[in-house]
Amino acid sequence: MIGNLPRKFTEKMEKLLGGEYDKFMSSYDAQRVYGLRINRLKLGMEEWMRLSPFGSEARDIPWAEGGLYYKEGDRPGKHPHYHAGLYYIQEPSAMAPAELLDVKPGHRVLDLCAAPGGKSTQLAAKLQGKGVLVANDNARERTKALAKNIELAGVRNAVVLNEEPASLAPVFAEWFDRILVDAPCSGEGMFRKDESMIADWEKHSVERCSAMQRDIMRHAAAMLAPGGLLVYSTCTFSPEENEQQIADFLAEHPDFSVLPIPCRYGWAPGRADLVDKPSNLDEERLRGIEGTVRLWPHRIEGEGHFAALLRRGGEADRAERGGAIPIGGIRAAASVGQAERSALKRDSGRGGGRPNDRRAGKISGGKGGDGKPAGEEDPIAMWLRQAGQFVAASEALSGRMIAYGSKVYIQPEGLPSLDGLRVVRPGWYVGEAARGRIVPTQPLAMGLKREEALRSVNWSSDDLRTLRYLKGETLFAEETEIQSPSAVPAKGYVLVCADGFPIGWGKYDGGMIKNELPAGWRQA
Ligand SMILES: C[S@@+](CC[C@H](N)C(=O)[O-])C[C@H]1O[C@@H](n2cnc3c(N)ncnc32)[C@H](O)[C@@H]1O
Repeated sequence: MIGNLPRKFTEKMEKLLGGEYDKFMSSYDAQRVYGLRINRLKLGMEEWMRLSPFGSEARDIPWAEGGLYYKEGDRPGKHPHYHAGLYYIQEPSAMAPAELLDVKPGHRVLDLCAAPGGKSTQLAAKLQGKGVLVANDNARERTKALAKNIELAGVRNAVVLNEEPASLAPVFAEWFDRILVDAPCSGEGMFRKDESMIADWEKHSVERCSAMQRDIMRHAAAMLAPGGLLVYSTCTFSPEENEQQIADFLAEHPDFSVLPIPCRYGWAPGRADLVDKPSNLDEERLRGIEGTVRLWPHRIEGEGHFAALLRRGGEADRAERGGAIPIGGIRAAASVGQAERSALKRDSGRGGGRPNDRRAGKISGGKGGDGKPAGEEDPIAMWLRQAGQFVAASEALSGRMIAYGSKVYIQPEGLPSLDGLRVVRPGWYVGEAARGRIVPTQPLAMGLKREEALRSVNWSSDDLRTLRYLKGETLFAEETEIQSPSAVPAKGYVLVCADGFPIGWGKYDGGMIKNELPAGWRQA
């Protein structure tokens, strides 16, 4: 591996590291480490340890809540618990930035460069379903994986956008309490994990990345509320993309300051000595850059990273003032705008229908459905009448409902209008109207708790039926296995669970469960 490293890179690192250079280089021949993070939206560490076949041997990642090192042969991506969204497989150092952001339930959080969503799912777990997560990435293809990972994790309060930061800034001016800028970078810290990054390194020159980062940070700053926090992170070693980026940002934004990050866990302080000092940055603010952190692969069990925690001056943030965020606040209903409609249209691949939105009322039980063909009836009205056929706990699903075409979403309250933005998911995608009936979606299944479904069936994760369900097969089940309140007939939509956690829908009729798992969610 060492032989593949570009000479220009090794020379630069030798200059940067001095006496530590040899140790750094030998880290390239060391075994890389593997990490996963327990999804705290779904379960706690103890429960996972009890359920998981590799739980007992996993070791804590000291800087990440729910973060664990696992062994190479464990293959957690193949286990049904992965398909139940119980954890996210994530490089250990990559868990640090979201931890530093101090996200609390009720915050408005922006993950500006979010795909494929590792940090978004981490931030969502910290919100615990309260407040708003806006997850954005400017690469359209990558937002597909982002949306899926958010849905797999069972996040109910996220919006997924596909925008340039410049387009978001006027819509969300000073709106967020917390912003993560996990910036596109030259990726020097990932050479060991992924050798293909070496080839990219020449293409994504440090200069080009620095210019992108500066632009992204400028717009991020405009979206942060006074008193809010911003974490800037990269997975590269180059000072131009790290300390220098922060120095230039501070020089341009006098209302921001660095909050020092304690150097625990083997983390190293940022290097103010590497900065080419901007003329309008005073010495004290320059020295503050030592409060940023570098994660070096020869000092910790993880790949290379950099992180800076910045605070915008002004009042204390909303959560500290007593959680005065209008999560459940009344917002006048407004129709979905033209640009939002066309983005959703592109995303869904189908047109037609009438955009609409409204606050959800209580979902009624009973049979519902009047047999009218789709398109003749408002999908939200259909949802309200029919959701009781598969969801038991209607109050858990209250919120602002939006329909686009045949799709029904529940959006977190209090968002500004998304008119004019490319919207991938305007909220939690819960249902789709088809031939006069509402079909419950996979994201609805993943966001529910077992007891919130009207009917459920639960198999152990090592039951062959769980594996066959994940492959898309039709299955047999005794009526006694279908759990529901006593008056509810077994026939109908059933939430299929593994070890008590949803993995998708099935339709029960006469001893058979028809598999409703969408093709893209099946195990290969
Ligand atoms: C380091 S990756 C993000 C990884 C992600 N935070 C995670 O934890 O899964 C950087 C991302 O920035 C996105 N990106 C690049 N330029 C951008 C821009 N101008 N605005 C928003 N996102 C951008 C890239 O598409 C890429 O997905």
